[in-house]
Amino acid sequence: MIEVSGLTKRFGDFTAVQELSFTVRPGEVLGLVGPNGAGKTTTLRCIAGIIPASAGQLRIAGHDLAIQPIAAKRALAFFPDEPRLFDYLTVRQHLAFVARIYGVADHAAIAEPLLAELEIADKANELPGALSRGMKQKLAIACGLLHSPSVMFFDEPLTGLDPLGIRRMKDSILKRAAAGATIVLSSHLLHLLEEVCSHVLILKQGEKICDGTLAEVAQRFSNGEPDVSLEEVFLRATGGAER
Ligand SMILES: Nc1ncnc2c1ncn2[C@@H]1O[C@H](COP(=O)(O)OP(=O)(O)OP(=O)(O)O)[C@@H](O)[C@H]1O
Repeated sequence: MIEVSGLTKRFGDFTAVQELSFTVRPGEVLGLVGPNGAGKTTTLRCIAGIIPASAGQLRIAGHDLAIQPIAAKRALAFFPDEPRLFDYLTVRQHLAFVARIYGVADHAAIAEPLLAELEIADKANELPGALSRGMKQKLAIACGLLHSPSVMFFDEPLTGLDPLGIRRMKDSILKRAAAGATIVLSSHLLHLLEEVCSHVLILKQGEKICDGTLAEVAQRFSNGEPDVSLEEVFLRATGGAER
């Protein structure tokens, strides 16, 4: 469960996110969409506890991020769009290192199936320098899933993956949501979001324009037309303008 109430993030005089509130329940996948600079990454970084919020209350799996940051962070995983890896640790050593940080016992029993699921098992003894961009992303995902988080944040998870990789990533997200995970992901790939997300939140200039199930949001911007795509909804909701 993710409960965000009145999230505001300022950088100096600039307000990147303004009074944002939303809830995501177990089994739901929320797509965070908005034009460039709308505040998607800032929102994800705040609710993952990577940067402090300027105001607002954030609860992750029942833990207040400001009061119980360790318990909240134990429950979550954040997957950035540009994974940062250790140049001199192999794929397998990355997983061993992350397992020790999170206190995951018998990590090999979890790591090996993850490497197989993400199709990088044959790279287990390689350094990041020998991996493609998509493989690096998969390694970062394996590291994030190792402690079995119940709450997951993905920032542009489909960028850099090949078509099969995108299909597998979508299946993997849906599988984890079906198993009860609570998931938020940001992406500009709206047609792909439509296949993965149960809910959507549209942000513009740091403020929420609307949120709800895909059907609710589509209904709101449908102008009475049937089967309006998320792309069309997005363009209508944001005025097609970039910030
Ligand atoms: N560390 C920072 N210092 C100052 N301003 C920042 C900082 N991080 C983000 N911003 C500003 O906050 C606003 C929101 O940025 P953010 O990266 O959250 O947008 P986004 O919706 O993820 O955009 P994109 O779709 O381009 O990735 C932008 O105007 C950005 O310049």
